Order: sequence, then C-alpha cells, then structure tokens
Amino acid sequence: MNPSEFINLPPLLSARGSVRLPGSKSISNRVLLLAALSGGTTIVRDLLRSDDTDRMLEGLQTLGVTVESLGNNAYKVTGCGGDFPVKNAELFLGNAGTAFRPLTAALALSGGSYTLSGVARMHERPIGDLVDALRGLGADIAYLANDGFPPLQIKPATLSGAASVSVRGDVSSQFLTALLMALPLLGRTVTVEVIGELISKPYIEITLAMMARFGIVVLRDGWKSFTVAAGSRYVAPGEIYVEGDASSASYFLAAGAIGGGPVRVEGVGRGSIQGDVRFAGELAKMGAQIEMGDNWIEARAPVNGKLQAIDLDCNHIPDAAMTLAVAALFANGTTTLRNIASWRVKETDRIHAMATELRKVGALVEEGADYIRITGLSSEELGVSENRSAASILNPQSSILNPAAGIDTYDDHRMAMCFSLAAFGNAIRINDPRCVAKTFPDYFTEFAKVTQSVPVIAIDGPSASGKGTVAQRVANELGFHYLDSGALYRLLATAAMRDGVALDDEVALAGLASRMDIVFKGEQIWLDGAPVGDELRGEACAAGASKVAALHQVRAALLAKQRDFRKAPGLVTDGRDMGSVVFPDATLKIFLTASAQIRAERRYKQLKEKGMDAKIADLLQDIRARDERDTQRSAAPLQQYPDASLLDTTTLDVDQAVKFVLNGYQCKAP
Ligand SMILES: Nc1ncnc2c1ncn2[C@@H]1O[C@H](COP(=O)(O)OP(=O)(O)OP(=O)(O)O)[C@@H](O)[C@H]1O
Ligand SMILES: Nc1ccn([C@H]2C[C@H](O)[C@@H](COP(=O)(O)O)O2)c(=O)n1
Repeated sequence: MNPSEFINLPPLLSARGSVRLPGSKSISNRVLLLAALSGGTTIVRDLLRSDDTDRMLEGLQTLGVTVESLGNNAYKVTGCGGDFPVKNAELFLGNAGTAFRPLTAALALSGGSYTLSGVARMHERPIGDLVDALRGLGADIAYLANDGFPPLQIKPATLSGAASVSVRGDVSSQFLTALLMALPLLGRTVTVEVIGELISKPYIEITLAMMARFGIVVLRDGWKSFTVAAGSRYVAPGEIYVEGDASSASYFLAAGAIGGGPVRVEGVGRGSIQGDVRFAGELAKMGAQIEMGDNWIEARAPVNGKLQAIDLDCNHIPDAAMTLAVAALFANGTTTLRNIASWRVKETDRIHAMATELRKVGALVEEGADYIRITGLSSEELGVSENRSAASILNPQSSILNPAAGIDTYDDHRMAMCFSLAAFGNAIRINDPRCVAKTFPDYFTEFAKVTQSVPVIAIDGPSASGKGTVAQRVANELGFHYLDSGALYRLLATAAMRDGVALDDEVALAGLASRMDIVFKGEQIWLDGAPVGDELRGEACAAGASKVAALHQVRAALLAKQRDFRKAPGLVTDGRDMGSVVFPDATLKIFLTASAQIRAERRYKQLKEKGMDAKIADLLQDIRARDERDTQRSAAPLQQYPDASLLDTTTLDVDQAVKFVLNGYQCKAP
C-alpha cells in the first residue's frame, strides 16, 4: 500500500446506470477452501479476484492443491479430500480474515507443520477464541508473538475424542465459520456450542449454505449449537457459481439513493444467500425507493428527494452498515447505528476511523464502544430547494480538496469505497485508494461509470475576446454558478500592490494567494473584507495579473480555490486554463477568441462606458503584450487544446456566441 497516493473525486451531481458486481469475497474464499477439502474437482465460476482471494489461492497452492485458471474468472480446483499434500509450509495471508481463520482451523486438524502470518494489522486482529476451541479438540497451536493473536505455529497433534467444543460468538463469526468448515476433517460427530450472543449471523448462513453445496448438512439448535455428524465428507459439486458481492452492492445502491438513481446492481437479488442484501431494506427505511429481482437490485432517491435518519441495530449487516454511516451525511436528522462492536476489530478500528473521517466532511459524530451516531447537514438546514436530490447538501465550507488533507482510508477497502459517496457533497480526495484491491480492484472505475459529476463549461481565450460576457450569460440561462477566474489573478495583483509585494516574488505571492479572502456577491467582489472597485478592470491591474499568473506557485495556490466553485447544479467558468488544468474533465470546453483589433475596440468601448480613459492604440498594444505573455509562459499557457471547440467571435455578436455555447452544451450534457 502506498498512502502517499490519492484519487480526487469531482463533486457529484447524480447517479444512474448499472453495475455488474464482482464475486462475493465471503463466498469465494469459502468455496475455494471447501473445493480444496473435497474429493474430486470443482469448477468455480465468477470467482472474485482480489487481494483476499489471492491470499487464499496462494495458500491453497502452497499446500499442494491444484488450482487452474480457465479464464473469465473461472477456476478448476482439484480437491485433496482433506489431506493436504504439503505437510510443512509457511503461509502469508495478508489481511485476509476469510483466509486466515478458516485455514487455521483446517490446518490445525490436518496433521502437518505450518506457520501462518499476515500483515501487521492481521497480527492485531484477535484469534484466541478460535485457537482455544481448536485446542479443545487437541490441536497443537502456538502463538509466535502475542498471546491471542497471529502469527501462529501449528504442529501435528494427537486429536482428542471430544464430542463437543465451545467457541465465543460475540467477537467474530469467522471463528464459528472456521470451526464448522474444518470439523468434517475429524470424521466423527462433534457439536459446537456458541458462547455469548452470536454476531453477524448472516455470515454463518453463508457458511452453512456453502457446506450444504459441498454435501454436508449441519444439524443446528438455533444459533446456540451446531453438529457435524460422523462420516460427513465434502463432495465436489462439479460446478459452482459465486454470487455478486452484496457488501460491494451497498455503495452503488447508496449512490442511487443519494444521487437520484436509478442505479441497478446485477449479481445479487432476492435469491441471494448473503446477509448484506438486507442493506437494501435498511436503505428503504431511510426513504430510498428499492426494487428487487432474483438477481438484481435497483435504488432511487426517496420520492421527496430527502433521505431520513434511522436508528438501527446493524448486527445483520456489519459490513454494509458502514455505507449507511456515510449515507447518513445526506439524511435529515441524526442516524444511530448500533451493535457494531465488531467494527473495532476489522481491517482497522472502523468506528474510530469512520468518526474521524466523517468529521472531516462536516458531520457531527458521536462514537461509543459499539455504536456511532451521525448528524449530517440536512437540506433544510442549508435551504436546498425541494426539487434537488439529496446530493450537494454538505457544508460548502468543508471541501477538503486540499493537497495536504483528504480522507484517510486506514488500509481499509470499505473506508475508501464508503467515502466515495461523500463526493455527492463536495469534491473529495481519497488517500491510498488502491486499498480497494482487497475486495474490488476496479471499484473507482465502476463508480465513475454510474455517477455524473457536477457539469462544468470551461471557456478559455485571450483578453477582451468576450468570454466573460458569454460565460455569464450562459450561466444565467442554465441557472449555473459562474467563475471569472481572471478576477482571482487580478485580485492577487491588487493585493500585492496594496501590500507592497513585488510582482515577481513567487513565494510571497503564493502565500498571499492562499490567504486572500475573496467573496463574490453578484457583480460586487470583496477582497479581505473590503469591496473592490473598477480598478480591478483597469489595464494596470490586468497587466499585473498577467505577470503574477505566469508564476507556477501562484497558480498552484489558486487551484483549489477555483475548483471550490464547482457546485451543483453546474459551473460556467472563463479564463486561460479552465479546460486544460483546472477542470480537465469539463463537460464542454470552448476556446473563444476574436482578432486583436476587434478585442481592442471592444475593450475601448467597455472602458468608455465605465467612464474610464483609454486609447485604442494603447489597448491594442497592451492586448498584444498580454497575449504574448499568456501564450508563451511555461505555467498553463493559453492555447486551444484539441478537445476544445473554437468559437471565433470576430464577426459574431454576443447572442450568437451564447447560442453556440448553449447548443454545444445541449449536445454534451449528461
Ligand atoms: N461577440 C461580441 N460582440 C461584440 N462585443 C462583445 C462580444 N463579446 C463581448 N463583447 C464585449 O466586449 C467587451 C469585453 O468582453 P469581456 O469582458 O466579456 O471579455 P473577456 O474575454 O472576459 O475579457 P478579459 O479576459 O480581459 O476579462 C465587453 O464589453 C463585451 O460586452
Ligand atoms: N485562468 C486564468 C485567468 C486569467 N489569467 C491571467 C491572464 C490574464 O492576463 C490575467 C487577467 O485575466 P482576465 O481577467 O483578463 O481574464 O490573468 C490566467 O493566467 N489564467
């Protein structure tokens, strides 16, 4: 993992589309192990390829199990009937709990010498209750570092004839899963008694369903005890399909609920054996409109556009509940998610991580030992109009598109995927996005396919070409926000002259640029609390702006300030590098120009109308000098980029130019 990497997500306006889900991690790793423990071969189709399943595949191959790739996420596993060919091995299992726990149990009962280790976080995740249970069956397992935690040393042992064994159910349901899947290796009847309230019950349902597919029916007394009968043997089912991952579905369904929808996920549905499909029902409690077929689920925003807070016991959806925590940002009221103590021993302490990062985007958060309470900033509080979706209701001051900040993900795939949803409020930076490889390597690509960012119309061009006039008119027509980016450079030149900062002192100017407090109120601009007059439009200011704009550090300091203007429902902006640097993903890019002579004449008329003195010849000279500087500088030079449409207004009036842009947008609008 490389925590210095990040992904910038643009502010999102809406979500719609459909996604084919990758295979379920929980099912994939169970199926691989059971296929390995079976006699005969199993063709596994739609297997998830991710870090966690790769760890299981590598582990099994190290143990001598033959796994062949058939292409298209299909694998042929030749089982060893519970007798691993390699009796002495070291397994590295990363941070894959679904590989570590079940392999520990299977190897402890299989008569070989093995060491099992993982990444540092895996060595902080408890395993003592499983080891105690296995020791109760006579297994020889030693801790290689701290008692109760990996890494582990397993040795051949004389297994006891114990008829029952107990295991705690209130720390991780994976302990019970691991025991149940390994018990058939003993060949005799053993009952597992569960101590304490069993958490994450739906994962046990998956375990039982998978064992049944491989020929073993576990007898049970509710959630209290489970019996594997003597003579139980795993039998390869021939061919098995892995369902789509229901936990991964949660991000897309939430996107549909927040961003309007419909968003459809394919690969899970009414027929799913995964508990996390119940996430859809919980999202419905927040007001989302949900439809479900046998193998698909679809989510839309609530009828009134507003999600409502909920108070929920999340024992049945421990992983997908994290998605509700981020959806709560967009809900009216305070959401409480209870019974989530297991979050603390997952990939990271998820309660603490979630609380810390939600606060960064402006939520009020209370965290307890086993709950989290989140108050988002509701549309009512921000006065957002009725007909807008729940998106764009985050505190406008809380944008964190700051190179030094961003959402930390704690090497936890679910943190990264959950927080992509926060982009419905503001642009957001997600640090170490590649941690999603644990379960969903292509997550951000798929997310981008079903989300539409806040549209930007970028109009670049030389001085006095008319781009500001046209941009403002287009913004009014579309009801979009407007940014005159040149004004920022003019303001910086004004502030520098005011403070006596030399126009070539790059470091001081960059500092000034970051500190400037700028407010646009209609036609009026305020700089550091004082209104700025017509001097901002004068040629002296423009010449200063052109000089400071050539400095790399100045441009870098103004980048985030410009991007902050991208708010729903859209932005029209003009300048020199709007389409090339500031908004390279702009929906429509226009290069608006006119001959230098015409521009000088327009500027002359404009200044005269403001009562300012000017001479056309001087203006023409200034414009040419500015063109030269703006096009020849090394930092974001003015030029027509291939993806920008040329609009030469030399012989066009303003109405014609506006029409050109509106038509262009109509063709490109999402
Ligand atoms: N197509 C046009 N035909 C005639 N006049 C125009 C046209 N477009 C703009 N103008 C006029 O030209 C003047 C300069 O336009 P504007 O201020 O919009 O240019 P600009 O490119 O934004 O300039 P700058 O980048 O230097 O601020 C304005 O008075 C505007 O009304
Ligand atoms: N995106 C931008 C906007 C403006 N500038 C520079 C170039 C101009 O000489 C100066 C003033 O701009 P204007 O108000 O005339 O549009 O600021 C830039 O480099 N990049």
